[in-house]
Amino acid sequence: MEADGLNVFYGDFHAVHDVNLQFGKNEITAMIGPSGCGKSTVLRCLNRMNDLVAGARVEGSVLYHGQNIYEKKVDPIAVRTHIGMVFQKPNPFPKSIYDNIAYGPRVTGMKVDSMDDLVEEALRGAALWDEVKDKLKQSAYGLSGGQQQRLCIARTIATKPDVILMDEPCSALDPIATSKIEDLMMQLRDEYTIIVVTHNMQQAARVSDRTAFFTAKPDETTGNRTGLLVEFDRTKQLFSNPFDKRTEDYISGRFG
Ligand SMILES: Nc1ncnc2c1ncn2[C@@H]1O[C@H](COP(=O)(O)OP(=O)(O)OP(=O)(O)O)[C@@H](O)[C@H]1O
Repeated sequence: MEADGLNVFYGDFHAVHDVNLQFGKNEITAMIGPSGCGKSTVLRCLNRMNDLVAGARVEGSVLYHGQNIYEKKVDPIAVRTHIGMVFQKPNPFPKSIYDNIAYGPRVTGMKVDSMDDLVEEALRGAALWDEVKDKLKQSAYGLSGGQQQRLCIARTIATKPDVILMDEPCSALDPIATSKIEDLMMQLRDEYTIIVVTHNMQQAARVSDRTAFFTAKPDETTGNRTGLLVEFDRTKQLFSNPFDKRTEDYISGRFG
């Protein structure tokens, strides 16, 4: 999957300038950078989630298996079943644990031999099965925040995507729940391509294979800050020997 010449506007505001990124299959790519540099905006372009944001306009292309997902003939809902998203705040549906998982396969008309098996497989895949197998009919709201986030990951993988986008998936969680999600991400990498926005540089360094560092450049006349990609490299390389001074300043805490 890759982003080519991605520019994003909110009305007249140029939020992201000319981003080019290639995402490795079965790798975790982290997107880091100071607040407002456009990380979430870029992430939302990768499964056409920005289509749902009033006033947002995307230029450039996102190639998924060689196909530009922004071509007219492409159905954005189909895109989102292949490229799923997990949000910052766990957002289970007001339904049972079971129905949270079954919902996606049902509404997308997925052919399923046994829904029970699919629910179990998704919950096992999200390392949640043992904790919930005896209360599948209970409300998802009864779970802890960390469990709810793993439920949201299970809900995402139930529709069998091959890319999972994660927008600061641990920022609402305590360190123990965070560590569980990080372990889970590393397990999921065997089967999925993961792209994660994080504010937590240690998290990017711990879990990701590659890191993209973004910053925001103020326009000299308007003062508007447009996000741009500064550096994209193997995570070890970017954190140990960054190419760009702006990356070095950010990762060493001198900026942002
Ligand atoms: N729906 C929107 N309407 C208008 N402007 C927006 C919208 N969403 C984001 N922006 C603006 O686009 C720019 C990039 O925002 P974005 O949320 O992508 O950055 P970010 O790097 O993810 O920030 P943070 O780390 O604080 O979440 C910011 O200036 C933001 O105010």
